[in-house]
Formats: sequence, C-alpha cells, structure tokens
Amino acid sequence: MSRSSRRYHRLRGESYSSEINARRNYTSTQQEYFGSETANYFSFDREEARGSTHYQFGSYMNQGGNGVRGFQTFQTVYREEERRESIEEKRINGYEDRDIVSPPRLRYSSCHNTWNPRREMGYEFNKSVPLTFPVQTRCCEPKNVEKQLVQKPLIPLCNHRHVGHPSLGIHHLRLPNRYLAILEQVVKGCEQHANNLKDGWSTNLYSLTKQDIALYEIPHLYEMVRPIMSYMKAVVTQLYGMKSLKVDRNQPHVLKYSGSHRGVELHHDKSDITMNLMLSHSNAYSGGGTYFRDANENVRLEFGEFLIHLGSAVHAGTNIDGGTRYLMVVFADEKH
Ligand SMILES: O=C(O)CCC(=O)C(=O)O
Ligand SMILES: [Fe+2]
Repeated sequence: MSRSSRRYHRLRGESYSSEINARRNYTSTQQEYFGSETANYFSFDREEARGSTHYQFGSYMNQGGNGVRGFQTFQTVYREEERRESIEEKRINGYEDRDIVSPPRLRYSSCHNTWNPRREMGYEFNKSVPLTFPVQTRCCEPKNVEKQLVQKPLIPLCNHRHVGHPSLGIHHLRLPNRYLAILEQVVKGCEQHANNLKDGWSTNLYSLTKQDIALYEIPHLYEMVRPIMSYMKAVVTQLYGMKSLKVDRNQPHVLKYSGSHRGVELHHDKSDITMNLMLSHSNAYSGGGTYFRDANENVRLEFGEFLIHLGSAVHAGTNIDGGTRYLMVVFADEKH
C-alpha cells in the first residue's frame, strides 16, 4: 500500500454503511486487514475527500504500519458508526441534536464561499435523512467551523426523489402522515367558500390557472395549513440551501381543475420556488399531472405528495380527462 493511498480513508453515506455492516461479521486476522483488498477499500482520492464526512486515520496506520494499531483504528471507526446510528434513531424520534450538520451547507459553505444554490443544484441528497458528523478535513478546512456547527436540525424527508436530473432541482416528496387529514378539510372548506361567491372558483387570482382561491380568504383554513406551510418551507430551505423564504398574501392558494378547465399550458412561474401539493386522491380524476419539459416527465402526484421546483422550470398542468383535481400551490421567493 503506497503512502498516498493510505492518506485518506472513507467513512460516510449509505453505501458505506452497508460495507460497515459487512465488516461487523468480519473476523479477519490482522494480516488480512492490511491486505491489498483492504487498502483499496479504504483509500480514495483527494477530490473525493473534499467536503465528505470522513475520518483521517491514515496517521495511525502510518505509525510503523503495525497491525495492532490498524485494528484498533478499525474498532474506532466501528464505534463511530454505531454512534451515528444512535443519533439517527434519536432524530427519527424527534429529539433535537445540535451536533447534526446539514451536509450540503457544510460542504459548500466551507469549500466555495460564493456558492449559489440556483447555479449548482447538482449536489447529491441522500434518499433518506442525510446525517453526518462534523469532521474537519485536512484539504478543506472551514474557517468558521464553530458557526457552521450550530445549525437547524435536519428535517426528515419522506419519499424524496429527484424528477429528471438532480441538476434540474425538481423534487418529489410526500407530507408526513400527521398532516394528511388537514388536506381533506381544505378541499371541503374551499368548496363551501366558493359556493358563497358570486363567481365561484373564478377569482382571477392568476390568469393561467383560472379556478383558484387564496386561503387567506378562509381564515380557519389558513390557520389549519400553517404547519404544512412551515414544513414545506423548511424542506425547501434545506434542499436548496436557502436562509429563508417569503411569500405574498395569495399564498397558499388552491387550484381546481374540472369541466372545461382541464389544465394549464407550458409556462414558468414568476417565483423563485414553487410548491405544489396534491389535495385529490388519484382515482378522483383521470389524466392530469404536472409535466416538466426539461425532465420530459409528467408527474402524477398521489394524495399528500408534493413537488418543489424552481419557478423558472418550464412546466404545464397536463389536461385531466375527467373528474376533479385540486392542488395547493405556493409561490415563494428567497429571503436574503
Ligand atoms: O397543475 C399543475 O400541476 C401545475 C400548476 C401550475 O403550474 C401553476 O399553478 O403555476
Ligand atoms: Fe406553474
């Protein structure tokens, strides 16, 4: 094993944890541990080290290269992995743990002070909750690491996936179950409200969507969706690395597609970020969906699922063929 290949050693992310699991049952001799397979397994290049959570224990192994040292080092890593898992459990149970750092923020703010989330959307998000330890790296040492460590705890993401290439910044997620009952109330409340309006759903809020109601018109609904708004905003700020968001008084608003108003043509929104939450069950209408031109994908959300995308992403509301489709839409801007 060359000196340089010993220098950096990886311990991070999902792919790694399965390797660690495999190692739990690993009962090798110390010679095996230092075998060439292991050397490759642990080594990775400087570029990959940049911004990754990893442990530098190359120095241990360099100290005379004696097997006992190496083995102890592995034990340390193993214990760290256990600690990581127990933190993950705590977070899922709703504990706050201020040691947990958002990887994208740490990664980018430490490496590129001028990082612009809209320009560089291509970073990877773990499918489940991304968790890391704050570990300073030799090659990219954050100057104000103390400041960065005190951050908001991460919001657990439900069923997160990218629509199209991650660089498009289009996210498909689901609301946690605790919010779902509210959504049915929103549809009912809007219908009741529209029945009392002269023009029904045609409030002329937005020219394209035609049938929409701003929830501030229905104060009890506005209050009801407040926690959902907070949740979605927190997800947005986390995903795009933004400080906070501001919305105008038409947010959130509810759209209704029915009868001759079946969809909206290709367009982009005037917002920085758009959130689009499905209020209908998918068997309540046929056809429909949100079509993203650059991903060439029509996303047919299930009840309680939502899309987050840049306002600049070109998209359309695909025509429904029958039934009624309700959405709650939020146009938001980044607050600097
Ligand atoms: O109907 C949809 O899925 C998209 C709605 C939309 O694009 C909008 O309200 O701006
Ligand atoms: Fe839109």
